[in-house]
Amino acid sequence: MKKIELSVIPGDGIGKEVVPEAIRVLDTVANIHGGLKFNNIEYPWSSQYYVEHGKMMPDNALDLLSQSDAIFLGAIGDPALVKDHISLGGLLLKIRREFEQVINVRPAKLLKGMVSPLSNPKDFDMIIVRENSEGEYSSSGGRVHNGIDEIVVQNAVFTKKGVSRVMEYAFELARKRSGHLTSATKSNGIVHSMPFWDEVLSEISQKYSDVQMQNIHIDALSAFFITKPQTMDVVVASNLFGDILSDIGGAIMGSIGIAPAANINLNGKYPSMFEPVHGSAPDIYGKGIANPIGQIWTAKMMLDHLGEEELGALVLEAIEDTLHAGIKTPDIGGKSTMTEVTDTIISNIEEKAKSGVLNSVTN
Ligand SMILES: NC(=O)C1=CN([C@@H]2O[C@H](COP(=O)(O)OP(=O)(O)OC[C@H]3O[C@@H](n4cnc5c(N)ncnc54)[C@H](O)[C@@H]3O)[C@@H](O)[C@H]2O)C=CC1
Ligand SMILES: CC(=O)C(=O)O
Ligand SMILES: [K+]
Ligand SMILES: [Mn+2]
Repeated sequence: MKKIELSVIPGDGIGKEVVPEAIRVLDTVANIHGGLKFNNIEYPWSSQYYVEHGKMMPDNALDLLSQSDAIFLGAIGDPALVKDHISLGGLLLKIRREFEQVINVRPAKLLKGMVSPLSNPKDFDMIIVRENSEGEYSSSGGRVHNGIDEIVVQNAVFTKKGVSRVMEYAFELARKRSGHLTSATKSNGIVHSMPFWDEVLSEISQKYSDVQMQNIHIDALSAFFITKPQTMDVVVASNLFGDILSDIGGAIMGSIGIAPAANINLNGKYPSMFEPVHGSAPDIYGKGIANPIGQIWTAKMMLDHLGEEELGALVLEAIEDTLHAGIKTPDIGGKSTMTEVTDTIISNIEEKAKSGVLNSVTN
């Protein structure tokens, strides 16, 4: 029996709704497999936890999490209770940094059965590779003086190690896919870090002469995500640019509620963390209409990461069949509830398994 020790942090808002839905899907595929089991430990760390304890997580949180094979997270943020920079900084960003989850992989592709807000979306299929440990998400800086004299400095930190690492990862991925890499720059306006970004890109590209590479300013690239997303394959970007591009990626798929993500630890010292692109969506929390697909597709990425690609493929097929049948939450034009969508995904998985799709894994 392959046992996966899974740390589960539902977090805030709809994280608390969609995480249990994705866990139902994980348990379904584990049952079908027969030789796989998830041992889940759930942690209540959240903005509510902060209100009660004065911190987002207990002092031994990272020790506890480090025991697990993977971390499955919903979303963090409840601005009515805790300021966002405190809540995200004390949990999400802390785990990403301390566990050296230096790459954030965020696919965006047109799923069967989805309607894109683009009138002619073509068949796009891209992966955003976001630098996840430094860049614009930095605690370096400060505030001095008060009132009209107040001065604020927010530094962006780019290291040779960090930038080279994310580019190597992206080039390798591009080589495995179509052999095409797009980089997001802004060296015409950000005069230190982005020319450096361009230089490292050019240096690393020497090793990958088989990969076709283009380097586009983030403003134009954002527009191209709308006008010609089918021309993108692997897109490498700094922390903030990758963050924004991945919400655009979600939007052109039809909703950020379906966009998945994986925070990858490359050196094997700590677990990786799987959480969808979207946040805690306070505007729809408690209504039972959150789209569970972002969290479930994220579970598929986790299955792939754990070496269960066949189960991962099964989950994505079941998602697409569900969409194709019109079982959709309101954010993508449907009338179904979150639970109905998950139930349909699960019955699609079970049906496919019955019809023998999974012979090779159930043996
Ligand atoms: N990784 C994380 O944990 C993230 C946390 N946040 C936090 O989440 C809170 C809300 O942030 P927002 O900027 O509003 O971003 P958001 O992603 O939570 O929501 C943006 C819009 O998308 C909709 N939406 C998001 N996920 C959905 C889903 N699964 N199904 C249907 N609709 C969905 C929401 O209803 C809202 O209209 C804030 O506290 C923010 O800091 C935001 C982004 C990422
Ligand atoms: C914080 C946030 O929006 C993200 O990491 O995607
Ligand atoms: K999230
Ligand atoms: Mn984001």
